[in-house]
Amino acid sequence: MSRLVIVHPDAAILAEATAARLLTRVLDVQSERSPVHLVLTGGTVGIATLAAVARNPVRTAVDWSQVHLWWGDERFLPDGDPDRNETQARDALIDSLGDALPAANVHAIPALDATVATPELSAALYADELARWAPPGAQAPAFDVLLLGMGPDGHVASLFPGHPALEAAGVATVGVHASPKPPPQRVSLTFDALHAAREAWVVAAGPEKAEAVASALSGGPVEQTPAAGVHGQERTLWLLDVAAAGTAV
Ligand SMILES: O=C(O)[C@H](O)[C@@H](O)[C@H](O)[C@H](O)COP(=O)(O)O
Repeated sequence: MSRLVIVHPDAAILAEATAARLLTRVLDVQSERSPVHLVLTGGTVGIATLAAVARNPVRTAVDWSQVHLWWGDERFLPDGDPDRNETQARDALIDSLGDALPAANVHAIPALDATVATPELSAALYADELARWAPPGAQAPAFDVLLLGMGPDGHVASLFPGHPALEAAGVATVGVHASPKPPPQRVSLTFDALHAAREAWVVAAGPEKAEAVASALSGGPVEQTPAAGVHGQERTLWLLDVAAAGTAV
């Protein structure tokens, strides 16, 4: 398992470069196997990356009928809420792909509604969907690319420092309460599921991320900097802008 740290001049170029890298990686994977499983992330850079994919002409070279989209976490809100990561991903990219991307290939984390009233039930339903696409004996597909944003506190997905969700084991998903980043109720992949990824890409921009980046890259304790626990089976990429890289790189 290798690790690469790549620094770009600013957040805008980071998003464009990550989009280009993602499209190229999907094309490479599609030359070898199908389907391709991608995990999307919320957050500023995560969504900007999806918007950059939507603008990139290379997107038309991808066979989207063989691409499955998942989420690393979700804000536990009603369907269509503008704060849901799914809503923002649909606005940024998915809707622009139209029929090229079958609706069945978009595996959204279940939204809050009359029948899914708790993050735990949503997490259980999402775990069932992950399992349906998992290889024998696994809880989730071997994600080809797992995109993760990172908060200033080093959280990834909705795995926050000191939170019980960090300890979830033997399960692929977990309900999250009292999230320090609003909204308070979320659903997240666990580290077990994150570690199923062939490639894990952490994307971070801005000076407020520099301390957490330095802690994660130096192998800081995961309970204090959850991003330190991110490892792809084959490769881990840290895709940063100069401000987030700080003096760590
Ligand atoms: O639901 C979420 O909020 C995200 O999944 C979260 O993990 C996000 O990626 C980080 O908080 C970074 O967000 P920014 O890039 O906006 O700082």
